[in-house]
Amino acid sequence: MSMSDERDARIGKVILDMQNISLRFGGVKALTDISFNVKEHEIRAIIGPNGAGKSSMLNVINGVYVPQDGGIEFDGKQFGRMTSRRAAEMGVARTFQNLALFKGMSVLDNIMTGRNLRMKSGLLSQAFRIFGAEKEEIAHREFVENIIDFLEIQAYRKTPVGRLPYGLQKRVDLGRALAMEPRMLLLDEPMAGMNIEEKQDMSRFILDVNDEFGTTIVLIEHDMGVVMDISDRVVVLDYGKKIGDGTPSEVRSNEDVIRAYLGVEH
Ligand SMILES: Nc1ncnc2c1ncn2[C@@H]1O[C@H](COP(=O)(O)OP(=O)(O)OP(=O)(O)O)[C@@H](O)[C@H]1O
Repeated sequence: MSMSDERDARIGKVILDMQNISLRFGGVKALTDISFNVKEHEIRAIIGPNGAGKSSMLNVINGVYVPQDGGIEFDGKQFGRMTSRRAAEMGVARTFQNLALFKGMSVLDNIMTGRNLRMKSGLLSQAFRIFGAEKEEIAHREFVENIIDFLEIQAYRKTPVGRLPYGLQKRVDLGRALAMEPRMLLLDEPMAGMNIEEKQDMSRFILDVNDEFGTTIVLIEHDMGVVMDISDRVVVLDYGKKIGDGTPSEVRSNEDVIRAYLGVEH
């Protein structure tokens, strides 16, 4: 079996179904009647020129924006509206284009913040805290140390994040999201502002997360090139409308997509 056959065999049922989503800000139509799905274990990219609606779509998926029309089905459950709390409970985590890290805190402590939701959840874990707070803390630390090893940032464990080069800060942000043990990871322009080597490293980590943890990944990006190599399927937005949807090679030969990208400076 080739690498891509192996990947195809792992991809499962539809886990996220976005149905006829429309979102307006006053008179601005950010998204118009957009439908697409994401399958389990898939790497799904949403691409498009500036202002196409990519960030808006990501914010609809994780419940930050509520669309005026449309529905969302996650893991077989239908939601008229998603809330950020519900998205988090369903196992959706995200990274941010403008990093949401505590610059003065160490790499280790920043990634620990990703464990907070887990530590606070449930009565059982509260009981656990009364009887074995230390044990729980140790278990979380171990989990975080494993992420640090996985992302190859051991050398910077104690370094304040603000002192690291941008590419490494993006990796720490990925680590923080991974600490939530997400079922679905939303990556907001994970390669923006990176040099070629940093982009290659980030691509490899995204593929490794997907392979080793089976995490479903939805990423947005406006640079078409970098995502084509790592994505299973790609949705293309332009002016809030869906103009293409398919494998990277299908999307690359789509006339509307070529026109949208040729017509706009990047
Ligand atoms: N909170 C908001 N209030 C008003 N208009 C908004 C808001 N968020 C987005 N928009 C508008 O919606 C449209 C889509 O924007 P969005 O940020 O989703 O695009 P994008 O594809 O992510 O762009 P970029 O690649 O530049 O980040 C744009 O016209 C934008 O100005």
